[in-house]
Amino acid sequence: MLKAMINLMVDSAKIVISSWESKVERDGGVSEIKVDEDLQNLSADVIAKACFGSNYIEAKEIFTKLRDIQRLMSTIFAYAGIPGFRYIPIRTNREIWKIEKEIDRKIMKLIKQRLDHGEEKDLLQMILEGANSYEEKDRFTTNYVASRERFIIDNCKNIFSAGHETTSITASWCLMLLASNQVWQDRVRAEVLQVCGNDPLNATMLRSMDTLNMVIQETLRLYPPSAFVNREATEDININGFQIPKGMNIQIPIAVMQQDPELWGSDAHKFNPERFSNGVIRASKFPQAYTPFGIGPRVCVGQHLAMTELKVILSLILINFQFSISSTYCHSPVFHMLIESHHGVLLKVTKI
Ligand code: HEM
Repeated sequence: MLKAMINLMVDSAKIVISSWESKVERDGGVSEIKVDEDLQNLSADVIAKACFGSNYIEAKEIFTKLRDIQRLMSTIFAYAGIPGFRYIPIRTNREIWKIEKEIDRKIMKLIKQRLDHGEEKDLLQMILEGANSYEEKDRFTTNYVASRERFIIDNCKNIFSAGHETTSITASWCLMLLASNQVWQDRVRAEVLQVCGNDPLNATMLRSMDTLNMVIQETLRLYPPSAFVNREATEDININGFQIPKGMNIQIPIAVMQQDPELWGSDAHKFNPERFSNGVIRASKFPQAYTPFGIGPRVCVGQHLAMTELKVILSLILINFQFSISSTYCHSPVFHMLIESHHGVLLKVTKI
């Protein structure tokens, strides 16, 4: 399955590479490229294919709708902690509910197609199989058919929303950081060339790209796409005399924690992938200070897929292009549920 995933990632990445190549050629050897949208489409392509196999074109329409929901939710994020707020029929909530119903309908249509046309080797198949054991566990509940359907729909939506923009935004920030740090860009490119030569990418090669790994880890430290991890206290807790009552929602600010000089040293705000050279555990005072994928039993289930995808995309870009920051780039990290670039990442790109 991993081999098939890597191949589909390479195929999707090649579409972006060849469109950038054509653009550079048309522009006479140097182009200004805003990379965000291309990377977002690339990542949508990968997760849609990984999740819905041959039905990925319909699946991509679902992405667009989920993105609309994300945008709407970010406008009311400040009220998210108010109990019951999401049930109040204000305009934004009504729009969200409408889109949610459309998404549910579309996902159900895809599931029906799959059940009618037979198995494929993708995440949807795994979710459907998971739903079978879920059904058995819930056999005695009165509404198990409805809950099984919800289980499938919610899992599809979770994977879509959790696995799509997180990865493309990380790739954008990573290119921005490498464009601003030519020494690291050259170093990672040299590693990729040395590991791959002219051979097609495979899992063993990706595993041996230590410098690229460090660069991605440092990107996720400085620009973790998920700014917070949320938890609800299931019982009264006392942490160093600080009382947290049962039922309280807690937001753990990943982005703040990962740049705290007390935990990371005086260069906490600087791009220095070297800090990860002895692994995550030795990079800061406490290993828990680094949590771009969350922590504990609810840690990101897609982290290995994400790291694989990032390595595939970035290594292919690095061996094909040299890039620097455009003189018109405006640094504008902004919080829209995820930490992304408001004006986009604009690079000056030449073909190698
Ligand atoms: C760079 C990319 C990614 C980042 C930074 C990221 C980050 C996160 C974070 C912070 C959480 C919350 C964890 C917690 O509460 O402790 C999470 C959860 C999750 N992620 Fe990711 N993620 C990424 C990519 C992906 C991908 C590619 C997938 C799917 C294929 C995925 C699927 C999920 C799912 C399903 C959850 C919910 C897990 C649960 O609640 O049990 N993520 N992710």
